[in-house]
Amino acid sequence: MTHFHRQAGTLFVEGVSVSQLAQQHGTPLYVYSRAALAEAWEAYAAGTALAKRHSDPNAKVKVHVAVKANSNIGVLSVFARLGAGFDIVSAGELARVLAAGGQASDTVFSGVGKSAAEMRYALQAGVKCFNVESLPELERLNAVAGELGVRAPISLRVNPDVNPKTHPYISTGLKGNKFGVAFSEARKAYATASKMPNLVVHGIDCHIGSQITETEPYLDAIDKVLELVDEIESDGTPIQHIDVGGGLGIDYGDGGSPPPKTADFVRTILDHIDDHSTKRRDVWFEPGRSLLGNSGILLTTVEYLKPGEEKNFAIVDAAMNDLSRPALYQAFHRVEPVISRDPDPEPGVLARTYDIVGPVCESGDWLARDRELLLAPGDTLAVFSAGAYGFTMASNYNTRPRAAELLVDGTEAHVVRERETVAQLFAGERVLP
Ligand SMILES: Cc1ncc(COP(=O)(O)O)c(C=O)c1O
Ligand SMILES: N[C@@H](CCCC[NH3+])C(=O)O
Repeated sequence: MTHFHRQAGTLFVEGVSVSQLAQQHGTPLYVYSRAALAEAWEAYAAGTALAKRHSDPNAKVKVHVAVKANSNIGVLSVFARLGAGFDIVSAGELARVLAAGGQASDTVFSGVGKSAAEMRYALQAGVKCFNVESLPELERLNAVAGELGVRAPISLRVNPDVNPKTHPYISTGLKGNKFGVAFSEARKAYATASKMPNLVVHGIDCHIGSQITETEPYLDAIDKVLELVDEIESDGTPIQHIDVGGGLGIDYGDGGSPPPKTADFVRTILDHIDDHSTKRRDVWFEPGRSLLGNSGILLTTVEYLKPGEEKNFAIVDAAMNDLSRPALYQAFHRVEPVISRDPDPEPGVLARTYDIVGPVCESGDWLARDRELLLAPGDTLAVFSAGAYGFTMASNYNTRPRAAELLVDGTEAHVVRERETVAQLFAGERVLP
């Protein structure tokens, strides 16, 4: 995380002092680094350049940024300018991609519950492919495309039933998960899809989960998918691309086994696919966390220190409504003061083991637990690895306005989203006449 570094004990994002950002813009505040986004993006290109297929002009690789991880249009515009495609799961996310300068023709529409209205919007915009997750969805898409007089490009998201060895809430490719078409039914589903007049079969898709730190579950899933592709093609339906989904994990600094480097991961996946047969198909990725997670931090200020008999609490101004991952998944996020303190406590400074908690009225409202910190009220803390599934999962619980978002580019900090006001939170509501 070299774009987040310390100079004389003060945290910087690229060339900008984080402490100054907190003073100027207030907290809670999300801060992203453009250079970190670009570096994470380049790692996918580097992996592609290392793969055997690199010299083959017929074998393309396309990376679609999973918008659910971070849908800020300033952030998406960075990826759009880098030539990214996008992976969306709602009409709202498509609207964001378009507002950010992304192309519908480079956008893949995933998700288990697409409404007819969303399909219509995406077809009219001209999305590249629908990742269809069930037979009823195939039928609905065929009908909606028919009404519009177009043919919808599709792949089926198949569920390969492999264990990604991640948190149960974020594993998606097991039989018991709601996602994808069951593997045993996939061949038949392709036969059905290929006969539907308003659909064009393009490829195949699978996404086995998120925060995956080993390559092996991917290779297992890919082996199953490739066997299926052979069967589907022998039934007369050509498969032009294989979408291997997203899911590559990041190092949250919790001492757990770190994920493979992105470039090594990409190369391994591509070579594994290409070792299977001489036929070259396009390969698509849908990463979110590995592009965004370590490209952003959440800044928060200590409101009160509350030493207790069993626990010491540092009550901060960010809460589970700003960053819900700890409350939802017991997720670990590294927390550090923005300005490091001298190890000798000054008067009023307490060196203790703290739980960092927010103001929301829930015992589950915590950001970090049992952290040895030297803190005083008014200190600003940085919560690391908050660039993915941070702001996008924020809510207004307890009528808390959502934080502002900044994007640092060298020595400049751009406000890419203003802090919400309380008035905005009840705009559109009515009192009884
Ligand atoms: C269909 C799909 N694609 C891509 C992603 C992005 O996953 P990640 O952020 O783990 O890379 C997700 C989220 O798990 C997803 O559901
Ligand atoms: N929201 C999860 C990831 C879910 C991935 C979406 N399919 C997280 O914060 O880790």
